Amino acid sequence: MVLDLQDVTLRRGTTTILDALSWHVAEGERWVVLGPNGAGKTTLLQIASARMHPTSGTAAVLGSRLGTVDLFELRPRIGVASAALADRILPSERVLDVVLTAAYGMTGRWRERYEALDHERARVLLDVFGVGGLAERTFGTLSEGERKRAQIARALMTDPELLLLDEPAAGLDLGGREELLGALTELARDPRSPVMVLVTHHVEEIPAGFTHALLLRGGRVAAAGPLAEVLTAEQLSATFGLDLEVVRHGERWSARARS
Ligand SMILES: Nc1ncnc2c1ncn2[C@@H]1O[C@H](COP(=O)(O)OP(=O)(O)OP(=O)(O)O)[C@@H](O)[C@H]1O
Repeated sequence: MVLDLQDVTLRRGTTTILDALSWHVAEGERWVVLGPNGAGKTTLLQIASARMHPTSGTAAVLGSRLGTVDLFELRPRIGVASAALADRILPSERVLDVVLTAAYGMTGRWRERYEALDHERARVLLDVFGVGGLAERTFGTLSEGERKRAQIARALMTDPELLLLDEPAAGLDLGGREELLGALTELARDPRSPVMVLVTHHVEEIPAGFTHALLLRGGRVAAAGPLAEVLTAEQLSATFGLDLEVVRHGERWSARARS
């Protein structure tokens, strides 16, 4: 089991952010996590990335129960791309270094020494995401879409077993979104890829090749399972609190309010 969460509750002060949540993610699966603002999606990813511990319940990540494992050994096995992480990257950082420094779990180049192989891998990953030509530019000069791609390349640098993407398509224009989804589809369909968990607000942003969905509402699981079983009008309507029409187009999805 890649993620094994059992009755996970997370409280901050008097707020219950996650409420007795159980969720199991197995090898080979690609999950999307959907839910309205404040549902607890980002917090759930913090637990999945071993950045936060549950207040109660148990969370095991890549076979290790949080609280009993050396986090510095566990974290390189998990690739993360999120707005919070992007905020920590200096605009003056060279794009190649943005990817390279992931090998040390750092943002910002200091005095670490990298092998030629690391450089090679960082360049290949930037190429795979279509931003190989920008390796020598500084992060601050990239467009939003280019930054997202560089971040995913960074998240893959350590060859992780688990890849967590928090709203990778947020802020992208239509072309940028579709290109990114194309790259994520290739990744999702490749059996050598890590287990993937992608958080989004929009069913339109689910890449083809994804297999499972978790719907969150108010810190609780509203539904979880194979995509086609979970992404029903009834379940999405209940999760988002409005009457939705959901349409499947092959392996892509769309949703809108019923008129
Ligand atoms: N440290 C904290 N103390 C109190 N409340 C918090 C704390 N961190 C998060 N919250 C609250 O927990 C809830 C869940 O937050 P989280 O960021 O996980 O939601 P989300 O589903 O990712 O939301 P969004 O879609 O808006 O990004 C929110 O209501 C948030 O205000």
